[in-house]
Amino acid sequence: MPDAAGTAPEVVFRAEGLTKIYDTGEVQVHALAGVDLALYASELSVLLGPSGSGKSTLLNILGGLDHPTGGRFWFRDRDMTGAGDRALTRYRRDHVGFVFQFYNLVPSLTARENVQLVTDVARDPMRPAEALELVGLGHRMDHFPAQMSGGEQQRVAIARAIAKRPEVLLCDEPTGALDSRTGTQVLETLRRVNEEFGTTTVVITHNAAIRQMAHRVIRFADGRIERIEVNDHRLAPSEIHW
Ligand SMILES: Nc1ncnc2c1ncn2[C@@H]1O[C@H](COP(=O)(O)OP(=O)(O)OP(=O)(O)O)[C@@H](O)[C@H]1O
Repeated sequence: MPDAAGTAPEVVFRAEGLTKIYDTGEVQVHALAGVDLALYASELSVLLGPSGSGKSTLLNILGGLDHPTGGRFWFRDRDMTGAGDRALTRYRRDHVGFVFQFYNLVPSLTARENVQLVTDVARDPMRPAEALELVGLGHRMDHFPAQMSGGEQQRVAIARAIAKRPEVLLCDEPTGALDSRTGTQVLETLRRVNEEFGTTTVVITHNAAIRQMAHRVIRFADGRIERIEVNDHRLAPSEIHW
């Protein structure tokens, strides 16, 4: 869809007929059954759908954590379909930030040191302190994960994900372990990153109310995209009630 200036938005991810079959020996699970999709630069998309419908599988493939069984997908103009493990590792390191439901912080390291694990190996990182200030934790940099609430730990995980200035931020149930108040703070952080840096963001959630903050809402069912909606009017996380 062209924007107000009439320019077509840049496509960041494109998938055509993407399939994923998990073969466990006894049964074959068709996790993705032919997904066609385009995701656009600087948009925040929310992926909704029942448990087992293929959301995480798609996110993992887009993020280079897993290989599709069939179909094709592109990151910008780069065909990622047959990329090997080394190419996927480089792709993840250079372009993708991940946020998961459980924050995966190293318990023996402070917030600053957790972020530093990434900035030490990134090409053009922010300073760890800058990333933590961005998520509102400038005053907690020297605290350990056990000294922080779940929402604060998730914001450290977001700081870690954005400190390398990734083009895309992929979030799998980022508020799944949080109560609504801390969940709202985490979503507010994601919205800020999306708006201030133009980071293309994808958020998987079971919480349908969160769709109201998205530019684009993608509904999954049985390994396929059932429907895509574009929001004309978006709400701030603080205006969303669940
Ligand atoms: N490593 C695996 N081996 C075998 N089957 C798998 C594997 N990973 C996922 N699956 C199966 O693939 C299907 C899709 O799973 P996926 O995790 O993508 O769904 P989801 O929509 O993200 O679910 P949820 O909302 O519960 O996280 C499910 O039936 C799941 O059991």
